[in-house]
Amino acid sequence: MSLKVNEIFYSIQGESSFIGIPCVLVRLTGCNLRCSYCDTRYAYEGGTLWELSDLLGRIASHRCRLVEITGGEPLLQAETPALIRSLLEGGYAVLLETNGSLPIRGIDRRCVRIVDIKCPSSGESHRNDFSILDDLTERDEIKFVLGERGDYEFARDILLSRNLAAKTRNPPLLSPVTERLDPKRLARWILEDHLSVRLQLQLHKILWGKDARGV
Ligand SMILES: C[S@@+](CC[C@H](N)C(=O)[O-])C[C@H]1O[C@@H](n2cnc3c(N)ncnc32)[C@H](O)[C@@H]1O
Ligand SMILES: Nc1nc2[nH]cc(C(=O)O)c2c(=O)[nH]1
Ligand code: SF4
Ligand SMILES: [Mg+2]
Repeated sequence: MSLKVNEIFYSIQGESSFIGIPCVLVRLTGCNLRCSYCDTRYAYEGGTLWELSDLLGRIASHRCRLVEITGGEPLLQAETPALIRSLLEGGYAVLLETNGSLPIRGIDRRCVRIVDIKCPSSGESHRNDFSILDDLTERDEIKFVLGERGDYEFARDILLSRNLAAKTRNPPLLSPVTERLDPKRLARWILEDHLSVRLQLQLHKILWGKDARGV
């Protein structure tokens, strides 16, 4: 019963509808995708094995009731559902960031599951498993990370054809690839098309710079 962890840190949540709120981030090692823009390639390998009870102790030491499990791809590890359940039972609010290629059915529905639907310029959009969208609850979040206009049109067409804005309480997130797509261009496209979405920039990079680690 152990988890391979790349890093654990306490910071301002930089993404999702929880943006701006202090949060403990647990970054698990390993990923089944290789997105062209990935900013956490250092999490593909390495890391340290943690027993679940030790990991819970380390998380508690940060004195923060909001925890995000990210990666890499957290759903690759067999113990991830148990970690999430233990945190929920300990009274934490729990967020999970996942890449849209793996089933979320085994993850406790009290957890906010943030599902990233990969767009063409990631090079991994063929890995999207759209059947996951049927397992979302209204507290979950849907996200697209956009590198260019073609990605925007891909996301817009999926959002509209599948009526994704109606699936979750929070509007779907559209986030530009940092330093690849100018956020102003994305803002204009969203307004032109009157999309019911949330434009989301990576707040931690605005605060601490795009290459800072452990923030
Ligand atoms: C590092 S991933 C980890 C979770 C999971 N593997 C996934 O892709 O959702 C966390 C989030 O960061 C986003 N991301 C990664 N690199 C980015 C970049 N350069 N600019 C903007 N978002 C990025 C991903 O698309 C994902 O939504
Ligand atoms: N502050 C901060 N917030 C984040 N939200 C999601 C992150 C991620 O890398 O998954 C992240 C991150 O790396 N840092
Ligand atoms: S799925 Fe997430 S961690 Fe994996 S390569 Fe893509 S952005 Fe990086
Ligand atoms: Mg990140």
